[in-house]
Amino acid sequence: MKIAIIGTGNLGKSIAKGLIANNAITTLYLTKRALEGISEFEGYKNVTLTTDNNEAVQKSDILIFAIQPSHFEEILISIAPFLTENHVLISTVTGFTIAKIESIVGENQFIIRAMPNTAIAVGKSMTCLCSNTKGEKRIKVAEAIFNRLGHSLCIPETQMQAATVVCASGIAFWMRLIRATTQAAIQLGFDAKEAQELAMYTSEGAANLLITNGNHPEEEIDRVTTPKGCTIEGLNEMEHKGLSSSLIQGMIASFNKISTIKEEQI
Ligand SMILES: NC(=O)C1=CN([C@@H]2O[C@H](COP(=O)(O)OP(=O)(O)OC[C@H]3O[C@@H](n4cnc5c(N)ncnc54)[C@H](O)[C@@H]3O)[C@@H](O)[C@H]2O)C=CC1
Ligand SMILES: O=C(O)[C@@H]1CCC=N1
Repeated sequence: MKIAIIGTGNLGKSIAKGLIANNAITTLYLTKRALEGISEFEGYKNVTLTTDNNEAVQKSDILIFAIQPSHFEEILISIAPFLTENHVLISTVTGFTIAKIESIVGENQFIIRAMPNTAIAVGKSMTCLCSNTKGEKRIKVAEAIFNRLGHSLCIPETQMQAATVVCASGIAFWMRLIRATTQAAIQLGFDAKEAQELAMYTSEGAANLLITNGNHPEEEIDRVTTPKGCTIEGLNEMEHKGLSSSLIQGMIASFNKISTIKEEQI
């Protein structure tokens, strides 16, 4: 696959690392206004770094846009003359609707919105996908890319804002939970490195139990909570202090914030 990442910042770099590590490219163009920030990709076979978005578009079939919402319109306008009807446009841009993209480049383009997360760098992204009518014919291509780099789910565009919170912002939320667990482990006597090791692998095990067994989390909790034991004591104390409630309220706040981001159309 000939892929270009237009805007190689935090997310774009993560996607590039995942694509390179998984041998998912024939050629890869990485664009950025100042190339110093992506010098780590210099020297990779078939990877080209450039400030020229038009060159990247002309040399690629699949265009992954990973720029800030406020830059997207001007970039689409500037690359539009170089688009052919065979290009597949994949936008990761938060809150920028398919209708808005079509209003700039036209309806006769394969347009897909993808909401991955930074775990794409290690092949573990949860990525949600949707497309315009023409893009339905290429959604399998997007699924193939993102399934190599984790797990994907096709959803209606109306759920993209929620998917942004759960999957993309979700990485930050889970990191904070892992950090809090690490802090507790240090207070309970582990050194910092061991504490993080315990927290990381325990959270990985918890997620894998659900992924592998398909159970509801409460079924797994029931297996751990010995009656009158230490787990239920701790769990109930966390809930008295608002663990579930604060997570839910934080995610709703995050969702509401997206509506205020420039270019948000949904
Ligand atoms: N960071 C994340 O975890 C996620 C971000 N997103 C979305 O992806 C987009 C990018 O997010 P980040 O990577 O965090 O932002 P970022 O600010 O780190 O990256 C954007 C990059 O675009 C480059 N850029 C700006 N104008 C350009 C131009 N004319 N030509 C080429 N490159 C240009 C900037 O130099 C920068 O490196 C945003 O719309 C964000 O909402 C979506 C999912 C996850
Ligand atoms: O925080 C943000 O606005 C972007 C979108 C999801 C992840 N990062």
